[in-house]
Amino acid sequence: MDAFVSRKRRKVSTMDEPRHKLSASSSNDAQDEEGSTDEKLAILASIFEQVPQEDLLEALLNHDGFVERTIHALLESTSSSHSVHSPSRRNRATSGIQSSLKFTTTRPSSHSLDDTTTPAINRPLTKKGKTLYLYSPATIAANTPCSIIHNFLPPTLANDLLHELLPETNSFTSATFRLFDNVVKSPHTASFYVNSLADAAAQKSNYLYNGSTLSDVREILPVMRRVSTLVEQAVNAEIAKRIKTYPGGVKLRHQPPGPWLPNAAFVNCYSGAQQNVGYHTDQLSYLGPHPVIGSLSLGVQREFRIRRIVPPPDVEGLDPDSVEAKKLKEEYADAQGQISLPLPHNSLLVMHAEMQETWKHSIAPASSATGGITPHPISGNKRVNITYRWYREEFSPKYTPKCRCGVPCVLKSVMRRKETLGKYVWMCQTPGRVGEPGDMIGAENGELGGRGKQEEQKTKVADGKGCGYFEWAEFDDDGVPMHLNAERTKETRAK
Ligand SMILES: O=C(O)CCC(=O)C(=O)O
Ligand SMILES: [Fe+2]
Repeated sequence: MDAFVSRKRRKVSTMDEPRHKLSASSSNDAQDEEGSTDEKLAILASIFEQVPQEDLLEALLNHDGFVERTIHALLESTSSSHSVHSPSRRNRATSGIQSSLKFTTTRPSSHSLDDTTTPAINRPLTKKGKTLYLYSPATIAANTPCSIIHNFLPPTLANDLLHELLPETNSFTSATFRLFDNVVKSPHTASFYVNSLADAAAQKSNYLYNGSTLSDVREILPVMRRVSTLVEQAVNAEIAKRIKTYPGGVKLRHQPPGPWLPNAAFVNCYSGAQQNVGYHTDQLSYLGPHPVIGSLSLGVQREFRIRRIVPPPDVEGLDPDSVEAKKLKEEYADAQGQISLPLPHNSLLVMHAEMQETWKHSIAPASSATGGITPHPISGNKRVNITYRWYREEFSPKYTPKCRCGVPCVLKSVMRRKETLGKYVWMCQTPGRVGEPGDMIGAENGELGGRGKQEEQKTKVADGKGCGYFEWAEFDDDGVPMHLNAERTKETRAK
């Protein structure tokens, strides 16, 4: 954000009600209520979507950092002849306000996002080369495949959970992801938790991530388990709200008809401002298509960045320096956009059904130019994140098609070719040989899934040759693989 980089910011007052307090549930947390300048700007940006961020900063400073007053002034400027700045800027502000009036500050609670909300991803809000900062739950739900609940847990429970996890994080190791043919280390650490020791043993022997099994699988801890039940209820309620906004309003494609049932969790730790995770999609192999993920943030607030997956333009045969090629590349960057969602302590972000197939996500490094990080009273410079997941029985490796190496395939969605976008493939865990659809790999950082031993960042840890196997993956409306349906039908007939 230019304003953050180029301007020295005055410490702004937090005496009025921060916007997120107005929209929070009754369980407030003193830490979250304080509201940094970044948060206040994010709030303003989510309401006045088309007002340039430097103008929002100016307006905030002109009103001594009081968010409410700034909002009123900006609203007034649209109904009177007084401009915020110049007339041309006022015009821009007006259209932003008009288009976002449905997200005014009167919404009483993040839990009360009504059922008439426009379905997600209604129109691209992102602008050339700019990051769009969204904060309010309603704006996030209306413009991304995510929803967010601020102040999710009772504050003491959130703190207990953080106290439970912090000692664990000391023995976490670097997460790994696939970058084209190689498995590389992410600059953050993580561990994997499942519901029982029996599940942990099964994970360690049967489940492959980027070609290897995990050595560090732990049994879920008592507070994490309690919180899992609350996450389960909240995520199911969020799914129900979201379904109502879709045409038909009954069930999402590839989703089982029953409730979402978390039974595993990756816990991530980001120690200090620089630890991050690059743009990626989460591995679908054991979750199935259109998975839902409940992601709880604790400790230091960090920025969650997302952008759309858009097949790259076909510039073959074009001179890379030609006007046409440059235009195509620019259009590609604009179409991906970049949206940033601040994730404060004790916020639950739900990544909904279409997220992993159509958007990439990341945790950005917090540069000192944008204010770095604010230490948390319990965790210091650490952010701890729990991603609750549902490992569906139908996607357990015993049912997964095997490649010619004899191991269960990985499930990927096609992202890089317009013609096959939206399809899925089962493919060899280790790409790299003739016939492998290398362009299926999801992101700069590929797909995050495996966890390895602590080593230097981005060290290559595996580049074995794969067999190149792949087959199209098909599912019924509930997301059950067709090959499993066929087997089940055979079994039923044999009985
Ligand atoms: O830390 C976060 O919020 C995101 C973590 C993540 O992307 C993952 O575990 O796959
Ligand atoms: Fe992820």
